[in-house]
Amino acid sequence: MQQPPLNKPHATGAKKVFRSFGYAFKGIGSAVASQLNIKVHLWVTLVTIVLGVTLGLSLNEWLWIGLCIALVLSGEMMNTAIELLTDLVSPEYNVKAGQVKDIAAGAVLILAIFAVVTGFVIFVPKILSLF
Ligand SMILES: Nc1ncnc2c1ncn2[C@@H]1O[C@H](COP(=O)(O)OP(=O)(O)OP(=O)(O)O)[C@@H](O)[C@H]1O
Repeated sequence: MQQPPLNKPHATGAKKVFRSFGYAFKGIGSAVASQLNIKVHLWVTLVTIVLGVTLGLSLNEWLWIGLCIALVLSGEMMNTAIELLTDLVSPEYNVKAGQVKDIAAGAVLILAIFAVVTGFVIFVPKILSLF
């Protein structure tokens, strides 16, 4: 089957930039639609934002929380992209394919631990001060 060209020859400047944004949003949509992990992260993000508004976080605290949300979501999407590419390149069992996936998953785990620790440092004292 004939595939559409990735780069139309006459697209220039702003048009090209808008098209690239379109592809990026399409990528976010397809990651959210296909990955349970990302849906879970989005629910955790929503709960965190509601909790942050309820507890009245400071600007600095919002910046830390925002950083954690961005790191974990984009890390999870990178991991998904690496998983898909690995499955494409090596659909059969291969020790290196497994290693690639494990390393990518490990990178997300590091980001998730950072986010959980940051969340604890910010939210736990505020919650305890309510009692
Ligand atoms: N092609 C492969 N060759 C060797 N080991 C693999 C391969 N694919 C996956 N693995 C091993 O299995 C683990 C889980 O793989 P993968 O993340 O693809 O499965 P999953 O957890 O079912 O994925 P999904 O996120 O789609 O549910 C990997 O981290 C890796 O250790």
